[in-house]
Amino acid sequence: MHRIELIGLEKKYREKTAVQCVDFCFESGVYGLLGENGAGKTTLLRMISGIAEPTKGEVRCDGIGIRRLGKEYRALLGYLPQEFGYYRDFTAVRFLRYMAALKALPKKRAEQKIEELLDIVGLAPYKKQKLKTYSGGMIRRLGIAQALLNDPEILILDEPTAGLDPKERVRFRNIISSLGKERTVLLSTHIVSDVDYIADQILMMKEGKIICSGSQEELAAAAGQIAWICIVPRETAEKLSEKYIVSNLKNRGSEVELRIVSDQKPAPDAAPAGPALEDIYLYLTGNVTESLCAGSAGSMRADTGADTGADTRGDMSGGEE
Ligand SMILES: Nc1ncnc2c1ncn2[C@@H]1O[C@H](COP(=O)(O)OP(=O)(O)OP(=O)(O)O)[C@@H](O)[C@H]1O
Repeated sequence: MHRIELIGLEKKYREKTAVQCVDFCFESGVYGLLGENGAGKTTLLRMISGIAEPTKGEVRCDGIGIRRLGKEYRALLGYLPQEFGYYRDFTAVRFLRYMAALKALPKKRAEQKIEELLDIVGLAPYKKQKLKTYSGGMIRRLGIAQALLNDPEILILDEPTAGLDPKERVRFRNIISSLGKERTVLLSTHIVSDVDYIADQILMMKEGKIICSGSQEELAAAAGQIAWICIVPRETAEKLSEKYIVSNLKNRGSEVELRIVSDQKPAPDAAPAGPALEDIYLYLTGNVTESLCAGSAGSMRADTGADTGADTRGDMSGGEE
């Protein structure tokens, strides 16, 4: 197990400070880095991977600066960037052989590893198909496989589930969970349910800073009573939505069930609910995205009289990318 320390990490791009004053220590397990688009997740992961140079501060592995460690550190790392390049006419096997050669893996070991990884990510039956025939989910799984070629002890995945359908997402989560048993996995996303299921530790990022971190239980305990459920008439629901953060909304006949994020009881009949990770995120960032607001208002206005199951939970952006 390795200890990765971020010490006073900062990254500026001209006037823009993408990451500021980040101090953190990663050990083993799955760490989920959660933040909206532009929060600084990719920049942080690129600095941890040694691809981007910090403007200030340092990344250390087991007490030594990663610049000093150089190759030794890179040998520990597996990295899946947000978008990774591949040749569309390559088959999966050919692509992985090519990546293994770039990573200077001995040929025999590479062949064994490629077979093993194709199995792990469920691509063995399609290994001879050209990549241009692969779905987005298959390509992401191939991305994980290439990141694992050198048996990395530290695996860094930038938005690995972007663009995946729900079934692929579940499959991906399971792969990542099992990988986290033996190594350090850092995974960034803006989709709460991704980290909800698999991360042992959660880091929430906003405007370049880590605004909180801990296990889900620790975050819930620190947040206190911030989630409420109430069933109210439509007009009341509209008023409450203007005043409070609504993390979920369901039409129930002529009434509306709201899940409200607030540290104060929002309505006389509101019942306390245990805070979900998404509630905590919304509470700390004050961040109901436009699409979430629009979705809520739209669902309320659509007076179908039925439970539409208008579920705004799970994706902070209301979309996947
Ligand atoms: N090369 C660059 N030059 C200038 N600004 C940049 C550069 N890279 C990132 N930024 C800015 O830094 C901020 C953080 O970007 P970053 O990509 O790290 O965020 P993110 O949380 O990963 O977002 P996303 O999920 O959209 O990738 C953003 O405002 C972005 O526009």
